[in-house]
Amino acid sequence: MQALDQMPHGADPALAAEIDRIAGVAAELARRIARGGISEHLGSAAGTNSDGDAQKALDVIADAAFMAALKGGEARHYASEEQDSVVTLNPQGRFAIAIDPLDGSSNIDTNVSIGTIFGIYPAEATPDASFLRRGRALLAAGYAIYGPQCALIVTFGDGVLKYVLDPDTGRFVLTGRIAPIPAEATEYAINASNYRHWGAPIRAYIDDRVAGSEGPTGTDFNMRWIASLVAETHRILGRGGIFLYPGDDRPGYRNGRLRLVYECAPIAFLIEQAGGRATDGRENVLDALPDSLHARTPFVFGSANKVARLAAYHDLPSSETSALFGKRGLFRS
Ligand SMILES: O=P(O)(O)OC[C@H]1O[C@](O)(COP(=O)(O)O)[C@@H](O)[C@@H]1O
Ligand SMILES: [Mg+2]
Ligand SMILES: [Mg+2]
Repeated sequence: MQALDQMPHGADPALAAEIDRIAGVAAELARRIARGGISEHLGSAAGTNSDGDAQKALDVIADAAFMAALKGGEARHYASEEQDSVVTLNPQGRFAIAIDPLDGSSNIDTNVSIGTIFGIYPAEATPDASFLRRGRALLAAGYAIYGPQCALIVTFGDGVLKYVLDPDTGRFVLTGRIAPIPAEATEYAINASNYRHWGAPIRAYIDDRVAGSEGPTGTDFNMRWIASLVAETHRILGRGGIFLYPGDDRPGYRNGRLRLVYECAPIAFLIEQAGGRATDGRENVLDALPDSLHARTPFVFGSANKVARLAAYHDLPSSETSALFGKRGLFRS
């Protein structure tokens, strides 16, 4: 049975069929997640992936389910967060699929939104040629969000489509196109517990938002941190604002936490298609060349004007970015 009630108009039918396979798995995962704890414990520990991340049962289940479903189609290469290296599925297939099978794993057992992120490239002869390339080469990208509602958000490079899962039929219903990301927004998302590890431009940017109407922006802001990239993306697509996961000075976090190939490039493609901007703080993420499958990148995305403003903080002289800190120093005894 087709998982999408309507195939996207004008899209390459073979590409749309791959999205339909992904949608079929997403619908089944949504069903299993809704029943979590009844007959299986999806949040229990299940080992460690190649990057040293602790895996949950659902990470492993989701990875196996996507790999099995994509095997029967046009996927030649499969690059997953949960696999050390690229897996060849159909040697004759036309596509290379990068996937974060389960994003936001730390939220599985807290009943907070989690998701799946995917990007589809034309398959090249080798795995490296297929995936170690700029995100600009993506043919399609999207995510499924498993939340109070399960939705599938997808782009084929001509705007962004939204499907909603009808739990009664197990099919995704096309509900329309996503409107351009609003420019006016006062929400920012960052894991503020890492403040002391950030560089001066990020600290200064956040200091100015925390200062709110008493600071240089003259505006009060609100902070969000869901710790699920898909959920933050979903909110920003609807309401605007900015998300930041910068590099920091913790061991292993020089380029932040998020992975370029199967997390940031697909989200960046969606965000640009919705009129927003996605950078590493300064440069567009879709122009970044990954040097390895699991490479990380600092990641900033959201309303185009907000992301541009953050970039400007990197060009301020250090006397400016440390100004507020200096002032605070006066109050220290
Ligand atoms: O726990 P932190 O450092 O705030 O990181 C949260 C980030 O890590 C992630 O959970 C990483 O994704 P995975 O769960 O796929 O490893 C993102 O969804 C989220 O934005
Ligand atoms: Mg992830
Ligand atoms: Mg993951």
